[in-house]
Amino acid sequence: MLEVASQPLLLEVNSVVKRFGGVAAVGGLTAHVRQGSVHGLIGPNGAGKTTLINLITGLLHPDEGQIHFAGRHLEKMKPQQIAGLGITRTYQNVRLFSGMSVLEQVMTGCFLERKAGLFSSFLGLPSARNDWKRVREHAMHLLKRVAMDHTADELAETLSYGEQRRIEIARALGSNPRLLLLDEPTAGMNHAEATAVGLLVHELRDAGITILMVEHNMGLVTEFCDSCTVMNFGQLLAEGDPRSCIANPDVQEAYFGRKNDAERIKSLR
Ligand SMILES: Nc1ncnc2c1ncn2[C@@H]1O[C@H](COP(=O)(O)OP(=O)(O)OP(=O)(O)O)[C@@H](O)[C@H]1O
Repeated sequence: MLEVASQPLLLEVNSVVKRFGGVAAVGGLTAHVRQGSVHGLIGPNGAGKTTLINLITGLLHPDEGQIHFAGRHLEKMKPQQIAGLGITRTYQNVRLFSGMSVLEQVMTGCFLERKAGLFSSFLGLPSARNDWKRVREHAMHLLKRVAMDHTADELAETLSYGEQRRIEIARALGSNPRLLLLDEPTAGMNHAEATAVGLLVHELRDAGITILMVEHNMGLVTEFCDSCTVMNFGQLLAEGDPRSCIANPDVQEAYFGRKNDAERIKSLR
């Protein structure tokens, strides 16, 4: 397990608030992600995890508070500016393009590899052809990295859910991120597929990418995360070592209810 406490902070969320009408989806949250770590973001349904990911990536802007990434303020930036700083994400529901091959899907994420302008692409000049070759090679390399290169020419929608999620990760790697946000990367997977994603996440971390992942499977959180933040009703419930967080009585109560609730429900049967 990585000694995360000694790593510098890469992402700092300070007293962030995001309201939707009368609901504070994120209600004054402070959280920290250290460089080079796999950081789990956990909490019951509706705790505000996806809203936080949307705030970090600029799809939403906070009503209050600050978000710092490598010393830069993100809270007023547009999604493309934030992507340019080295933050990319995957979504809770797979968002691949229909009718595109696996390789083409990954090529769409490699926008930083493109050097030729629209004019040379339109005229099919050598610079545009070299550009295309470079992007294709980079995408193929990323597919190898997620062990999906054998599917390069297949239509993405014909693949299993687990395989499609790996392709989404490859696409997100296309812009060489420093911070990769994974929103429930193992949703709908069996144990073997989920463990394979955990191992992939460790490989990416060991290659220097910091990972923030929303995960509901506590076994995976304790096995693969170096640290975690637990949210409930938009607020911080616990932060730190995954085992201690999950053992925290407040976290247990948020997930499973109070002990006497269980007794009370039993007595009603
Ligand atoms: N765009 C929106 N408009 C209105 N309310 C929203 C919006 N997005 C989220 N919410 C509300 O904010 C709260 C937090 O939702 P969010 O999706 O962030 O939780 P979550 O922890 O990701 O949940 P889950 O684990 O079920 O995905 C919920 O009450 C949700 O209904």
